[in-house]
Amino acid sequence: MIRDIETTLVDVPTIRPHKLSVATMTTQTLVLVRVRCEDGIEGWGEATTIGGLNYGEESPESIKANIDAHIAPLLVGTEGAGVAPLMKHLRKTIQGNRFAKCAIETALLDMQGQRLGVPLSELLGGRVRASLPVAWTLASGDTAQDIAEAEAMLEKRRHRIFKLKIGARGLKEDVAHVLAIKRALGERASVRVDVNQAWSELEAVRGIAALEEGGIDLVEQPVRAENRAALRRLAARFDVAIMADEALHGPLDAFDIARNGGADVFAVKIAQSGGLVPAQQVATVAQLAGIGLYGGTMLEGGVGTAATAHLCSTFTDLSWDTELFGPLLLTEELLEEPLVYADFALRVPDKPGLGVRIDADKLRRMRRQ
Ligand SMILES: O=C(O)C[C@H]1C=CC(=O)O1
Ligand SMILES: [Mn+2]
Repeated sequence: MIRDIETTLVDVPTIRPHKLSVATMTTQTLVLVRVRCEDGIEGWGEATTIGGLNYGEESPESIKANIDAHIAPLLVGTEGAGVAPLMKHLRKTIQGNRFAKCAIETALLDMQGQRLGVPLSELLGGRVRASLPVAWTLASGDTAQDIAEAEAMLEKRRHRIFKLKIGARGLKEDVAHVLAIKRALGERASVRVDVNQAWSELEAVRGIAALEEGGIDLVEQPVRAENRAALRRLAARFDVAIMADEALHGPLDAFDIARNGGADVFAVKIAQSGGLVPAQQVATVAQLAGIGLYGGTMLEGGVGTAATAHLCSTFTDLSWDTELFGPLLLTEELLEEPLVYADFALRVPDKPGLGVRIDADKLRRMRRQ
């Protein structure tokens, strides 16, 4: 039986301003969720978004408020601790709130893994890989600084896949910025862009043509999420991989986009999908449709990143790798032991459940008052 569910907001400064077309981030707010059961086991989940309400329709404050007022009372005191029946009840009773549901499902799976003595990946069918290559996002807004940052990452053997955030500036300026970085890095790195929905279809046609010509490997969500027809036309028109991100809010979107040949690659995000299990369904749809997979992030800290790592470790084909660098963008570590990044990859934790633990003292010191 679930004894209590506690939510905590933590504001963590980023190592540098992180500039996207929808927001410039100088802090990231983590919503940490602790679920405790009567058998003494506790599980952790996490939800993050980007720039308050700039990225999606849930904010850290709304996630906390909705868990506290509506989700926790629904689950606390419920007999039986099976993850599936609890999530079925939650999904049936509460509309929307995918990020909040994801945090809860993560915590329930963390507890179940601990109870059974297996890593969370094994509850999702089992891992086929023990580490995941990780992209880094260059988003300082300055070309020379981005190149220096990329060189440092290559030197440290931390990343050799770089995603550039574009769309805030004019098309020509953005293309020049991206191609300058690609020229500097050459074949030593894969360079990709994320437009975060900023372009019209016509801008996308011009922009993608120039990026493809310049050796860019992938273009993420160039047009509005709602404009699936435009995304489909772009995927059909260009050889360069077109990835759906904001257009994917779970398995039904995945099914619709897959059916219409609407993208070459899916960014699989546990929060956007409404949890780990629906995110796995997104991945299954992609694999059935011959769509490539990429492990996406909402710039989570250690808990959400570990959760996504467990999920991605189960994908038979993960041809576009992952961007699970969230904890590396933050100035503070809330885990007792940080996740391990080495040789351009993140090691998937192998202890029971999530395999990570929150430092309770640190959380107490850092929580928003
Ligand atoms: O993909 C997004 O749109 C969100 C996120 C992922 C990496 C990053 O820098 O921002
Ligand atoms: Mn994206």
